[in-house]
Amino acid sequence: MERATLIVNASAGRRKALQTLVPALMQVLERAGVRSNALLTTAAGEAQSLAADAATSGSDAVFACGGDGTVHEVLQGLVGTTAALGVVPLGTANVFARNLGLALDPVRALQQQLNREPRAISVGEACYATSGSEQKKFFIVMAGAGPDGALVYRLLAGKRSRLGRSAYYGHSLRLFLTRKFPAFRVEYRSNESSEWVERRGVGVICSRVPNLGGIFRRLAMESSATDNKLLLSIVKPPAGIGLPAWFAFSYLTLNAKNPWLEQVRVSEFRCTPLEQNHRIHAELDGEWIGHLPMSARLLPQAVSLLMPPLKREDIPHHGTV
Ligand SMILES: Nc1ncnc2c1ncn2[C@@H]1O[C@H](COP(=O)(O)OP(=O)(O)OP(=O)(O)O)[C@@H](O)[C@H]1O
Repeated sequence: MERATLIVNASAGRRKALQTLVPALMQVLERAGVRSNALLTTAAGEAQSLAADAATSGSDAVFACGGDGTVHEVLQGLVGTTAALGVVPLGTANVFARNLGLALDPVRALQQQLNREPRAISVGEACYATSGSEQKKFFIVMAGAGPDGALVYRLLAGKRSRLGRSAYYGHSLRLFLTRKFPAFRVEYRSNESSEWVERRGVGVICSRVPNLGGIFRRLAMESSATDNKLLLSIVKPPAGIGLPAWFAFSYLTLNAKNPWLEQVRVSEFRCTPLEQNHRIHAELDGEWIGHLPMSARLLPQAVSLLMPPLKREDIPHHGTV
């Protein structure tokens, strides 16, 4: 690595002393002989263009300094470029950083990645519409619809950063007790030439990481960023049984035995409401994107990620990220 850019989301997580942290991060890079620059975002969404510009102007690595939302934005700017994605955890949940085995101390996490190698990984590509216009976005942690979409929508209005991860749990419980989750249509196929299979679900997640963190950590443990398929978890109706059963069975690591859950590895899937007035929330990497319909597919070898050197015994399909 010769040149690196740090893209810093000052609004991520709890308040941090960025005036001392950013120079400390740059010092780590410079001591390792890496020319660096740091850019602070001034608005939501800006990290995407900053990352794309950094990649085209010669950065070998672009570090998303923030939480999963910042990683998500930086990813949008890096897909299709040769610059490697790195992560400095400054967010609330930091799910992606945890799955990469990074320390939650930002300086330590950056030091760890200096010894890593860029390796191409596949990411999800989701299509949906906002205000009538088609949108396409990549995801690297997860895509979801139903309860988790409603959760991130609820968190948008709250003070998630100040309350930390406990906000996620409180809102999850409140949502479950107070909201109805109508069933929607879920269609998937395992490869481009196979038939579409149609199901009903009250919730869907497609996770690219095995550990979704905290109380969600066992919901999709079979996932992996190196998987060449998307692992789709479909929670069957009714929500009053399917959702608690999902938590209970996954807590006992018995997902495969849960009759209200279907887990299937697919190449693409699409979710559509059964009735026009059903507003079913959807999210990508913990960022609210609007309502169904949404479709998603796997984009092979889409981005370079700084990963630990491969060991002999590493099996691409089953390792953590
Ligand atoms: N300068 C900024 N001002 C306001 N919002 C910003 C700015 N830069 C980025 N954002 C937005 O901040 C939001 C939260 O960022 P991020 O997800 O990285 O932190 P977090 O929510 O604390 O962490 P996590 O997602 O890991 O729980 C993102 O939606 C991003 O678009």
